[in-house]
Amino acid sequence: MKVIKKADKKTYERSKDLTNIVADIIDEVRQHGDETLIALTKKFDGIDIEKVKVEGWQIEKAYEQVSEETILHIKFAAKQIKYFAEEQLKCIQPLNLMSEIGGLEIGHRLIPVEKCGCYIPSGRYPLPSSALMSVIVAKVAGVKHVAACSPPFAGFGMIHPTVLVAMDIAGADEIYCMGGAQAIAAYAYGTETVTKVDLIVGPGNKYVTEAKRQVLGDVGIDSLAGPSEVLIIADETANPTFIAIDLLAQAEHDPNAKSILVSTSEEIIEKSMTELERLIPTLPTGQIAHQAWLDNGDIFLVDNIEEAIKMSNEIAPEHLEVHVANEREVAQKLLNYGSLFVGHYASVALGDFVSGTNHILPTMSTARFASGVWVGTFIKTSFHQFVSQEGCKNLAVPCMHFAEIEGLYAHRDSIRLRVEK
Ligand SMILES: NC(=O)c1ccc[n+]([C@@H]2O[C@H](COP(=O)([O-])OP(=O)(O)OC[C@H]3O[C@@H](n4cnc5c(N)ncnc54)[C@H](O)[C@@H]3O)[C@@H](O)[C@H]2O)c1
Ligand SMILES: [Zn+2]
Repeated sequence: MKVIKKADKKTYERSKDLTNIVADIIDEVRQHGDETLIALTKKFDGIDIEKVKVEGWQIEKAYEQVSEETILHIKFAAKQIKYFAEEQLKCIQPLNLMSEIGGLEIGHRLIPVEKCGCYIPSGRYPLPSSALMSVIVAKVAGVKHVAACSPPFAGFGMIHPTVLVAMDIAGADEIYCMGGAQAIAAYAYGTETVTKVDLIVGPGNKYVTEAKRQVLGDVGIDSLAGPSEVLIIADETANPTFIAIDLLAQAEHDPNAKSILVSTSEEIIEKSMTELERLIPTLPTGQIAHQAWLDNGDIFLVDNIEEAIKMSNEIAPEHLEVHVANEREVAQKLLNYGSLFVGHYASVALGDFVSGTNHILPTMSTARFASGVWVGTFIKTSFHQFVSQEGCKNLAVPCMHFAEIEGLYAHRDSIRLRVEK
């Protein structure tokens, strides 16, 4: 393997300052509730809002500000995401077994969390797709109370109308105009108007992510999202233009976004870089994409496709694209990724918006053990046992033995008193 380009800086680091700033914000929200939410919206977003909760008339007004074409395409994406979530829901089943031991019935139920809060980041552009990805899936999972929030967007004094419409189409039960660490604190502990939730889902900037880390335990979270990443595996059959634009598509998300190219072909690498240079000036986001590529981009020339697979499995990228001849065979051997895009035409953008798979995905190598947001994120697998007198008797001897080994005598006697005549 030969390193052609390697980023030297880390894309995500937690500082003590960040920890302290966020801890203070959380304390403020716990003490002063809505008052803090309104004050911090003024401080960080520069916008005066009267109320945190978004009302029906504000949603109606948002529909008037969004084109019919946009609404049509939001509905298209919503339908795909819902379809995929419904089919995934069918894959997870409750279980109830008559055990081989007489009088013992064991199993699990699938129980959705009761209340969840979705965070939709503000971003440089509105992110209606992010509203669909969390809210729709929560609803399909059976969550009764699904809240959505996002900070106000400059120029509107309110959540961006496109995002508000997407939240409504997705089926949000309550919508709040709030963002940053204070929004996470409000979801975790509740305020006068914000309902306390059981689970918080959705990506955000470093303040949002650090707040999710600090409230974890008092409330559930999906994951701690770092900057977005793509890894592209390419052999000599790959199209350099497709590679270049996909590297830039990832890089344009964020100055910290990371694009990685792993190829078996020196020629493809060279041609892709020529294409990348050519394409940058054609993009309105060219400058940020270029900077992110310069700062965080990596290129590795590998000896063979097996080495590329091994590398990819070690890196465990959020998005993984496969631009090779025997794409299915290679795909089969890839084990660590958030979402996999197989074939020369499978651009990550399709999964970002419309294919139906989720775009809230594990980053920073956490795809080794974590999954993206799906119906299962919102559903608990809760165990049960039904035990008759006979069942208790049949389990008594080994159970009491364990209790004695572990020195738990009330445990032993909770069985003994039931089975002794
Ligand atoms: N992984 C994904 O699926 C995905 C998708 C879209 C966006 N994102 C991420 O979402 C993020 C969007 O970032 P954003 O900042 O535009 O929106 P954001 O909604 O995450 O954060 C905005 C809020 O941050 C708070 N904030 C800003 N400056 C602050 C400061 N100095 N101190 C305390 N709080 C402060 C404010 O409350 C502000 O409203 C990016 O990091 C992007 O990578 C991820
Ligand atoms: Zn993207």
